[in-house]
Amino acid sequence: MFIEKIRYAVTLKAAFLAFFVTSLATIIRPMMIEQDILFTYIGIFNSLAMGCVFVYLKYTQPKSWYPMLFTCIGLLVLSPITFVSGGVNSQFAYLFPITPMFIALVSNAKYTWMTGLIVVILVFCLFIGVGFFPDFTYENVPQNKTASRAIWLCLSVLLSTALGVQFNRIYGAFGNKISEQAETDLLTGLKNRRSIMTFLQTVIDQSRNQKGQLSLMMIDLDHFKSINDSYGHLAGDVCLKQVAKLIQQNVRDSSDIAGRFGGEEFIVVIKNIDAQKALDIANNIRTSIEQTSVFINDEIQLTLTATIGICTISNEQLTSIEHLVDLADKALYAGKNEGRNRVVVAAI
Ligand SMILES: Nc1nc2c(ncn2[C@@H]2O[C@H](COP(=O)(O)OP(=O)(O)OP(=O)(O)O)[C@@H](O)[C@H]2O)c(=O)[nH]1
Repeated sequence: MFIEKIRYAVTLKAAFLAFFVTSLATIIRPMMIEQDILFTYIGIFNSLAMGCVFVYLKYTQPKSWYPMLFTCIGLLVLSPITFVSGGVNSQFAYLFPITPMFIALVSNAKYTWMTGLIVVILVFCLFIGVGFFPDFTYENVPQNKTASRAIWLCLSVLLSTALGVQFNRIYGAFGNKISEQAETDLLTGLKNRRSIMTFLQTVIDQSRNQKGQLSLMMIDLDHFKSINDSYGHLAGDVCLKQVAKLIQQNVRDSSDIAGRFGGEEFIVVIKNIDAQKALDIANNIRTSIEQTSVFINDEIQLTLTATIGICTISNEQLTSIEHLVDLADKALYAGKNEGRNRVVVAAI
């Protein structure tokens, strides 16, 4: 998720840069060299096309294949000017080997290969085009070098594609690890608060117009401070890890999510569940915590209890994360006031 956001931001910046550079070149080039009016028209067309790509990207939901599609559109848009300025001999042809590298940076290995292939086909078309219509190219280029330039260009594109794919694999694995670490609570291995909040927001957005119910549990260990005070923080950490394991055992891996909300407070979110089933799960969690002893260094045996506030709400009533958390929190504190080690259902 995080990496996708970075990739999208880079794509957007690249699209704006393409728009900016083509516009600037359209204005500045005629000031520096004498050129045919055709170049200016093509430049204006290119700038407008790049501007449209940028605006489209900015105001639509990003998709994984967008970078490849728009880069290929960009290359197609640039191909008339590349053709009239010498085809494979044109300065614009220097952009070709960079293209798969860029796609590798913002997309995946499959799209990098596809882009490499498209660019090779484009080089081939330009080579054939210049051979068939030499009079269309405005610049004087040594025709005898065209074939070797086309071959070198193709080889550079393929090399850049292969390196890009390799880079993508390493970067992808690294990125996944970073994302995973950013979403995980270091001590317990459960999801961290930020990750739970992102998950909840996604669930709320997805279920807005759907029928069904969502359940949220706030689980807080009772008198945990006394464990820290009596046996030390390391013993407290062992207890937190054990409780995390017990909570995880009671939720489904696929659709439910369990996390550490902070300190000795845990959170569980369960999608598409009715109130009674959610209550059963909460009771299971509570009893498993109560019945499982925690051993510290195989010497000290501790028993823990937890109070759970639970809120099961229909998708229509679900307005915001804060509202949901607040309802479960109030139930939790009611449970603490009633004497702890119990499950309390939120009043909606
Ligand atoms: N060992 C350990 N302790 C933590 C961690 N995070 C928070 N705590 C401790 O959790 C304790 C929470 O104490 P309180 O908020 O008073 O809650 P409590 O003692 O459980 O009391 P009640 O919730 O009212 O039953 C504090 O002593 C914190 O230092 C952690 O990561 N590891």
